[in-house]
Amino acid sequence: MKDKQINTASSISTYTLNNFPNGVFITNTSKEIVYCNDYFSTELGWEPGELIGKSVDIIFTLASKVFYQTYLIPTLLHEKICEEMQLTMINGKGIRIPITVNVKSDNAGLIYWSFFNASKRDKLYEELIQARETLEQQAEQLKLLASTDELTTLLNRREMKYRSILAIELAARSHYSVALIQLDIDHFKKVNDMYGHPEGDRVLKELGIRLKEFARKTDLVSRFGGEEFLILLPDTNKQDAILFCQRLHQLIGEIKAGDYYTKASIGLTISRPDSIFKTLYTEVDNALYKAKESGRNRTELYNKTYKKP
Ligand SMILES: Nc1nc2c(ncn2[C@@H]2O[C@H](COP(=O)(O)OP(=O)(O)OP(=O)(O)O)[C@@H](O)[C@H]2O)c(=O)[nH]1
Repeated sequence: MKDKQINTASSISTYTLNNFPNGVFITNTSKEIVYCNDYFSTELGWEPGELIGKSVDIIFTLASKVFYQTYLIPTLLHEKICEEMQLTMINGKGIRIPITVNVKSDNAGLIYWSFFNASKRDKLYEELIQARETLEQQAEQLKLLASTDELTTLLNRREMKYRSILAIELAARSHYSVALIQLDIDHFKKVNDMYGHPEGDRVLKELGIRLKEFARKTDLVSRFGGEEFLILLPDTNKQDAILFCQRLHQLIGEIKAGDYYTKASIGLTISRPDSIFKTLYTEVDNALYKAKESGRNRTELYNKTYKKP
């Protein structure tokens, strides 16, 4: 590139500018390129001198041209400088290249551009975004594993306890009651003994799937221990909870274990304004004990006389 091509910016040492590892060019008030350094021919595939006298439009994509008119020019008029703009340039072979640009204008209306090829940085960003998405997915999976029971995919004991405490607190503040239900499959040991452990597992799994389908999204459904399931129904009164338990018996009665249909005993309690999880769990456990003691395959609503020995 010869000094004479610079016209109005003849004081610039072209030798120095041609050795910079980034692009430098100058445009005038008519948007014409009046100077560009060798970076355009060595790195961007333009013929030497090819761009001189051409509109800057030929080296930018449509979006970058719009940006030029609507943001860059007004900013330069106002502030004389514009930094770290992300534009897309088109090289001599028509390939789009992301660039980061700093631009400055002088009083004569010349605009001085310097930019670097940001392809590598964009690739790095993409890799970082990908890595972040993978980490987020893994964190999500870990969270799920930590809060669910592996066999049934219902909430596990720890998560159920945590969410129940919150749900009971919320109910007390909102002046409504929750129903706590403890369900225990009857004579489940016999299922394992007669048909094997895998059949026992299958029954637990099927019950988990059916409970999930049966419950509302706002209900908390968990496998609280071996063949014991704990369910919390928010905003539920005694009548509705009893109805729910009747339907539970029907649902359990449809699940086959070996040659027999499954049955379960259910303990039920309804919260009061001062209820806490620990008390409700003890109540429901006592009610379940009563249900087992009274012949199984039934629901018992907690009452104060029930005490597990
Ligand atoms: N297959 C299978 N069995 C389990 C699992 N967890 C607990 N059990 C079995 O569940 C059975 C529970 O037996 P018990 O506590 O005697 O109760 P039950 O036979 O259901 O009798 P009642 O509750 O009194 O009606 C035991 O045989 C446990 O081995 C599990 O994850 N898979």
